[in-house]
Amino acid sequence: MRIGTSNSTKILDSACVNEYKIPLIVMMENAVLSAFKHMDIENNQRYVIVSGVGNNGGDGLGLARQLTAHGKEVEVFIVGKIEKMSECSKINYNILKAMNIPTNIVDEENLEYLKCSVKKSDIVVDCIFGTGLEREIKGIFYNVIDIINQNKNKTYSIDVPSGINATNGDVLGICIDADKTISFEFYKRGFLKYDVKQYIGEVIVEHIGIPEYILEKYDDREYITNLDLVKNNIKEKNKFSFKSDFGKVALFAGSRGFTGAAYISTQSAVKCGSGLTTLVCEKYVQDILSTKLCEAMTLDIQNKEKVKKLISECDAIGFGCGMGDTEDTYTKLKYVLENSKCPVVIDADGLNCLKNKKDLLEKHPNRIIITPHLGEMARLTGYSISHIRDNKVDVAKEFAQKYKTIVLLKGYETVITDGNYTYINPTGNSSMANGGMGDTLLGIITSFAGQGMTNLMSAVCGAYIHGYIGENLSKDLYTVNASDVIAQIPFVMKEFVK
Ligand SMILES: NC(=O)C1=CN([C@@H]2O[C@H](COP(=O)(O)OP(=O)(O)OC[C@H]3O[C@@H](n4cnc5c(N)ncnc54)[C@H](OP(=O)(O)O)[C@@H]3O)[C@@H](O)[C@H]2O)[C@@H](O)CC1
Ligand SMILES: Nc1ncnc2c1ncn2[C@@H]1O[C@H](COP(=O)(O)OP(=O)(O)O)[C@@H](O)[C@H]1O
Ligand SMILES: [K+]
Repeated sequence: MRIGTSNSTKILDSACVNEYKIPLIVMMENAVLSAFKHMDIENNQRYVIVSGVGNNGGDGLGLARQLTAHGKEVEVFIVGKIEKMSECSKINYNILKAMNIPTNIVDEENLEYLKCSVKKSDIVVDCIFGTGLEREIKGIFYNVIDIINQNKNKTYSIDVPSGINATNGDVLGICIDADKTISFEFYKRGFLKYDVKQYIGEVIVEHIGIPEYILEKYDDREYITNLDLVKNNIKEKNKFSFKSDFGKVALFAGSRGFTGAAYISTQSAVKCGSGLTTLVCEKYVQDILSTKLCEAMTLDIQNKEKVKKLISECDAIGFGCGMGDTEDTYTKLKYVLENSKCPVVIDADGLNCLKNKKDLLEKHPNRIIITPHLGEMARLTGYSISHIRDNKVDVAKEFAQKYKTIVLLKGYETVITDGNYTYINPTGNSSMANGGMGDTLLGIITSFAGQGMTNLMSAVCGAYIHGYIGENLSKDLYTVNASDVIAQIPFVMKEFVK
């Protein structure tokens, strides 16, 4: 699903109207009809349409006509100066007048009447502001939104809940509290902002008749990952496959007291179907885990000759889980990067040891995937956690462009980007927020990279499957642990490969 901004809408509209000669009223009617599908007319009878005087308002006036045509009781309230009404909205407004559909121009005197109508309605349709809102909401607009929020039964917002800046997610003074948002063509970038989730309700993105090749041409290259994309990347195991077809991977992980991280990241790679998996670790860790790991091999990291040979032959390497934020970890990472050519996935202490030595990343462009959570990203970039949380996409893209790495910024709606294309992961939930989850993800991504997925798709698909499993398990488990996720990996991959 594409992500877009107010600007995307403007560019697309003008391209359609000027380049492809599609009159805006045609696009508006397409918007009306696509929104109409989600008005739940089978269960509701009384609709109050509250329209602004821009094109978002025009959508509402067209909806009023369609709902009337389907036998619904419709009352329209218009807020804003009629003389400012946009051309397309005026067309729909004149039709309503000609059809004697009751339309009220909201002013201080009839706010009480609006309140009564809202109270009696089954559904309020919010068409006050869409992508055109860019400044603080005041005065009668504020009062109208407040009355709706306080008295509604249900509110469905068209395109954007009125009050949200569609591009950056800022709430401009007040915002409609929507049960459902029917948005056109794009999932609006502003919806990604954490604080906005409380307003947008269930989001449905509908097309409004713009051909794919036009959307492609004006694309912001930002998407919500969908299942089909992931399924297309999971390789069918055909009967002529050899171990080598599924990659040779190494995991550098673990230290005294952190043997779990080594086990989890290694076992995740095994369960994802890597052909050959080797854990490279301290002897202390090796002695413990060689009894616990079965399919994976283990190698003492001090065995320089064998380590050098292994990493020179690897299809992918995972590095950092539980290794300790030490100079020694940095030295090992530097050695691995300088003595291998394959993709390297760096997590946890592999990232922490880089905080003042990011130039190492620049020496190995287009082969590294980093998987920081907000705290690790803050240490890497120097930004505060709150700044990163509110600007996840921009911070991740900036870092990816600067260091030519893939950035997977973990958390709610994980961001994955190579600096050019950006994917937001929709799966996963807070049941996964516990130690070891990141180690699992590292093992999955390393395995996928070793199996031949591109680095970007390894991260996108890894995040999706990791969250998909976590989400499904959380239906029965209060907390989802790494070992729960690892056990499910082969089942979900089988489901995806069908
Ligand atoms: N391709 C598509 O997706 C299509 C999109 N379509 C629809 O068009 C919508 C975008 O329409 P839009 O550009 O007319 O802007 P919209 O959101 O209606 O608001 C602008 C109006 O609000 C006013 N206003 C703004 N801020 C204000 C404030 N704080 N306080 C008070 N007033 C304020 C502003 O007045 P002004 O700023 O000029 O003073 C202007 O009058 C989009 O969301 C979608 O629903 C479809 O119909 C067709 C295809
Ligand atoms: N609220 C949440 N919603 C969705 N996914 C989450 C949420 N919190 C954490 N996660 C996921 O759980 C995993 C936690 O990983 P991480 O923070 O690295 O934990 P650890 O470092 O302890 O292993 C990440 O993949 C992250 O995306
Ligand atoms: K709206």
